[in-house]
Amino acid sequence: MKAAIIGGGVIGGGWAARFLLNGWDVVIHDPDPEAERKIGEVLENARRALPSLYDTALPSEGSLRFAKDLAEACSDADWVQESVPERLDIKHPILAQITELAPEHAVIGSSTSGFKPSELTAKGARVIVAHPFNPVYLLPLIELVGDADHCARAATVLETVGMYPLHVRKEIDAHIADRFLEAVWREALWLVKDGIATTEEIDEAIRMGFGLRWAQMGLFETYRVAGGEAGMKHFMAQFGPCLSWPWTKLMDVPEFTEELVDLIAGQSDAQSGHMSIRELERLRDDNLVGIMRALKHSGSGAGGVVARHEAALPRAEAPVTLDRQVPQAWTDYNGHMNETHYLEAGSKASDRFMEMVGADADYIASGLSYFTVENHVRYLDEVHAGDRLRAETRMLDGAGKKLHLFHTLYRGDGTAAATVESLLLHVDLTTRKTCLPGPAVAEALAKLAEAQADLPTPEGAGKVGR
Ligand SMILES: NC(=O)C1=CN([C@@H]2O[C@H](COP(=O)(O)OP(=O)(O)OC[C@H]3O[C@@H](n4cnc5c(N)ncnc54)[C@H](O)[C@@H]3O)[C@@H](O)[C@H]2O)C=CC1
Ligand SMILES: C[N+](C)(C)CC(=O)CC(=O)[O-]
Repeated sequence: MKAAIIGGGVIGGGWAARFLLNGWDVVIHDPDPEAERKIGEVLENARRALPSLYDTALPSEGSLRFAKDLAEACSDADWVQESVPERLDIKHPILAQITELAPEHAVIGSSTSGFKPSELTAKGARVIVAHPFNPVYLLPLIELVGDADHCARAATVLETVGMYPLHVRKEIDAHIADRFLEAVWREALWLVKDGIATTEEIDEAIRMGFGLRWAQMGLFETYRVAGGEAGMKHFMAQFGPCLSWPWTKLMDVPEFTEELVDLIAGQSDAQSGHMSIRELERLRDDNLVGIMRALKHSGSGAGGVVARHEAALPRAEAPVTLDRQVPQAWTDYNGHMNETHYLEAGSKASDRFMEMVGADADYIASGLSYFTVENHVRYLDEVHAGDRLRAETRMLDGAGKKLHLFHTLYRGDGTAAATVESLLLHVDLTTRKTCLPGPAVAEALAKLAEAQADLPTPEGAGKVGR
């Protein structure tokens, strides 16, 4: 699949990374002579962040090219994404050309934050709004607005690259989410202008409180809970009247005088000027990955999108029981993967091995499982953030209640980085006592034992010390 990215700035760069890291070939057209450098830096951050959301490998990265003109960029494209500056006089001629040049089947999306599809198509272009959120390579939301069939085709594609298409049924300036962002932004500008709060105090007011809530339950579910046992009706009865009190100044926009711009920019420099934009992006990305990984456990919000996308990715197949990238969060003060995560990788490999022999989620739900009773890790070589990590598993014994596994962890370059030897016992989850495995699992283990009978014991098995 091929994506053409027209305009490779903040948002075009993010789109390019999203497609590329999901295995698409990407061609970028941007007249800025600095575009290649800027995209390279965005990609570097994206490669460090996006795979860290997943416990399985993403598809191999696609190819990246820069095209000198729109014709070269659009030819053979399956998706063309326009991300040029937010001005109709720039967008209109570009969208007209894209419509001429792109294949009939291609989705043509515009990243516009505020223009309605009827404004974009006014001169005959075939385009829908596909409005992303920064960083596009991590945040799943895409607001789709416009022709229903075109949006439906776009939605199908977006899901394959781990995104969450939200169909905005009725066109409106600034779609759905930017209406909120604008409201909050206006109110914040007033608070600074009126000397009530600094940019830093406003940011603390968001991130120490309601910002945390919104990532997992949104607005209405959060307020339902805030209504106590009586729920939403009580919440509305209690807080409805304040909507007509002078709590907000939303109807009014402060003028961007030089004085106000200097005040806000000066406070922002004092707050965050000690870090470069790329450093701030990396900090933001690491935090987002941590939050989204936490949400993945409960399947809430953006974490549910990651979990569903991960479930659709190809699984490791025997003898490979783990294939993933090492996330930043697994590294420590020594600049390499911390010891605990070698065991985590071994544990995930055991889980996959169990699935492969039929001790899967349904089997566990039926009341039978394995418990690990002993592990032995040998650390053989360093592993770094971003390294591909693969485990191959040998069963040393699968008779009776015992399951004795030997995992070898390999880096992407084929170097053995560790071995994790694990002894598991089969248990009845009701009595919490050991018991024999069910017949299907016992048979799968017996077949594997027979197939492996002539293999030599792996080097390092049963060994203490290196
Ligand atoms: N920055 C943000 O937070 C978000 C922006 N958007 C939307 O994305 C679009 C792009 O915004 P940004 O990436 O922020 O702007 P940007 O200024 O970072 O990037 C725009 C890029 O378009 C290029 N460009 C200008 N004329 C061009 C042409 N004729 N052909 C190809 N490329 C051309 C520029 O060289 C620049 O690299 C806008 O419509 C904006 O509303 C959407 C979501 C968030
Ligand atoms: C400021 N903005 C209107 C360009 C923001 C967006 O469109 C979405 C985002 O990423 O916040």
